[in-house]
Amino acid sequence: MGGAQLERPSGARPGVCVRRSFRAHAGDQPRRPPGPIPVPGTMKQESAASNTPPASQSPTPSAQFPRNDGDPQALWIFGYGSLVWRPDFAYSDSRVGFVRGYSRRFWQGDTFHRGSDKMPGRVVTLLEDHEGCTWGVAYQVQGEQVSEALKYLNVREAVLGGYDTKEVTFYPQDAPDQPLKALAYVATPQNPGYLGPAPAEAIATQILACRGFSGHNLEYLLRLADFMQLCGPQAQDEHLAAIVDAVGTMLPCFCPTEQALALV
Ligand SMILES: N[C@@H](CCC(=O)N[C@@H](CS)C(=O)NCC(=O)O)C(=O)O
Repeated sequence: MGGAQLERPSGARPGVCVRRSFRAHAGDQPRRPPGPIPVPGTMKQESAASNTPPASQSPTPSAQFPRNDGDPQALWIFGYGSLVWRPDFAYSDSRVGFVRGYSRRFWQGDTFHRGSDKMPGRVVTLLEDHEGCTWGVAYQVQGEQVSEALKYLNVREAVLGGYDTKEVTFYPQDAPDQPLKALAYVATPQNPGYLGPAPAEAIATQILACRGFSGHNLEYLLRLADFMQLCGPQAQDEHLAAIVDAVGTMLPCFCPTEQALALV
C-alpha cells in the first residue's frame, strides 16, 4: 500500500480551517487536479516490530475509541507528526485534513526515536487552543487492523513516547462538512517527557543536535514541513515555519567548513 494520498489543492480558494482570521465555508471546495500526489516518503507496510522494541505490557489507551456511523469496527486515527509520513500500521483508507481547537507544538521531548537520554530530541504534540487548527492525516483501520494498529501505537506512542489517547473531530480536506471522530495521541504536560514552550531558536538548536533510533531530529522537522507544503497555502503552521526558518539560519554553523572537510 503506498503512502497517504495527498491531493494537492489547485490554486483554489482556501478550504475550511485556515489562518486564525479566515473562515471559509464548507462550500468552498478546492477544485482537484486529476490524481493524488503521495505524501513525501513511503509509508511502508513493514511489520511494526521492525522499528519498535519487543512489546511490553503497554497500557491500553485511556479514551473510549471514537466510532463513526457505518462500520462499527472501523476506527479513524489522526496523525499530525511522524504518523503523517510513517504510520507503519496497516490501514484501509487515509484522508488529509485538519482538527480545530488544537495547535501543533514541538513541546514533547523524545529520548528514543529522535533523541537520547543525554540529548532528548523534540517532537510534536497538540496544545488545546480555541483558535487553533492542525493539519494531518487520518487513517481508517477496520476489522483486525484495529487491534494491530492500537497494539503497535501503544508501544510507539504511549510506552516509548509518553502520549495518551484523545478523541478529536477530524475534518477531511475534501469534505469538511462531513467530519469524523478520530483517535489522536497527545502528549500532555503531565507526562515525564514533556518539555513545554521554548523560543524557536532554542528548539531549532535542539533539533539540529539530536538523533535517535528512528533517525535525525532534523528529518522529523523537514518531513513535517514537506507535508505542510503539499497541503497547500490554506494550511498554515506558524510555529513549524518559525522553527524551519531558525534551522535555516543556524545550519551554516552546523555544517563543516571546506577546511574541515579537506581534513577528512
Ligand atoms: N502523535 C503524533 C506525534 C507522534 C510522534 O511523532 N511520535 C514520535 C515520538 S514518540 C514517533 O513516533 N517518532 C517516530 C519517528 O520519529 O519516526 C502523531 O500523531 O504523529
